[in-house]
Amino acid sequence: MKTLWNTISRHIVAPTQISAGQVLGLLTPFSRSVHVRRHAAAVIIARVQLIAMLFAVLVPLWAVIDVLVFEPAVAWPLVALRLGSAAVFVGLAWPRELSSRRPYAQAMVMLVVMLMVPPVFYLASMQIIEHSAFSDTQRLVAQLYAFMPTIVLGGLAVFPLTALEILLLALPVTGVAVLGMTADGEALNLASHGATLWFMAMMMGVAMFSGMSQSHYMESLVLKALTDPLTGAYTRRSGSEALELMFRLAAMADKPLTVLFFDLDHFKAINDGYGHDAGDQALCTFVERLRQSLRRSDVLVRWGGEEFVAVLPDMPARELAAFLRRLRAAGFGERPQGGALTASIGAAERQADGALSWNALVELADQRMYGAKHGGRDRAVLPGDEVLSFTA
Ligand SMILES: Nc1nc2c(ncn2[C@@H]2O[C@H](COP(=O)(O)OP(=O)(O)OP(=O)(O)O)[C@@H](O)[C@H]2O)c(=O)[nH]1
Repeated sequence: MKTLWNTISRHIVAPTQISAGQVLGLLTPFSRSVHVRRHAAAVIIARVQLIAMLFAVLVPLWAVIDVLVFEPAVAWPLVALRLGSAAVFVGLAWPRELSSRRPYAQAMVMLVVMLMVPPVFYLASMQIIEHSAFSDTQRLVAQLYAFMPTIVLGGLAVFPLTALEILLLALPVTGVAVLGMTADGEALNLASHGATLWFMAMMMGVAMFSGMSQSHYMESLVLKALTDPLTGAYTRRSGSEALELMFRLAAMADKPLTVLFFDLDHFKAINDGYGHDAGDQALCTFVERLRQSLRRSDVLVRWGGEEFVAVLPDMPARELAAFLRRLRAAGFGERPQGGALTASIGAAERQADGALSWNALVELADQRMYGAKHGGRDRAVLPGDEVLSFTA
């Protein structure tokens, strides 16, 4: 079974290998890291703007067909509808900065607005065309309008979205299509609507597959660019960006934000006594162990050689001592000569320390880490300079 999955994932799903856990992560957006969300937001906005720019030109151009095919009483309201739609597309295509606070929400709002224009156009155009006497050409144009919701579902395939997002975005579009199908009082029925609904479901499936594989590809590239190749922790540069954003969000919502500064104790002795590879291995084990105790929303950064910073949103200062005791009890790995690998830890919390910037928070945690180091190592110094010694 495992071999079969590996074959499918390597040869069919993605050449970068994908685990079952990663597939689950692609079903909903909740496990995406701050960086991946930001990058996904930038990609979504760029694509919305490109498509909107294209439609801002094409939609009014099609007015020529309306004027040629329909009588003025139908054609002019359609032209007005086109101009309204084009105005929305121009608004979407207008150059804008990526929001520094909520880039993903900004991307989603723009996407929803763009996606809803064609279905709304379709519903409104139905009302306008409804009472018109139909020639063959008029019927053809009206049928083309009826395809709009389906085209929108297919269009979702160009965005790096998760399965749940595609489903949620597809719901209102499908709802509008059903409204259109039943507008003349006719109930939904298999014979006349089944094929269209089936086609829409197929389009949604294609969009899900494409969105998930794009998301996976994007995530692996983003993580590769932002993480330290040895330990997989964020690099100092990408970690600082995440910290800046997390600090801003915590300050806006007036929520706690804790920074832990770790410096491994007597690390040089491992390198000197057992070689650089043993040192590397100890660093990897340290990160692995730490990750097991951190939550998905926490961010782990390799600040320097054997210095790490963990950023913990929603961790109030009063819970820190118990958390750090659990962390130390779970262990940071073993030294090659035996005995526990230990760290000196400095902790700072936004609210308890009254920190006004993320730099100030890190600086404070760094100073406290030095306090822990000089106090005898294998200990933590917490806000209020409370010392937590782990030595028995
Ligand atoms: N193996 C390995 N060693 C590294 C890496 N980055 C930094 N180091 C080493 O980490 C050591 C840090 O040692 P020091 O800062 O002098 O301190 P220490 O021995 O940990 O002692 P204290 O911090 O005072 O407890 C240096 O020997 C660096 O060469 C790395 O990526 N791999």
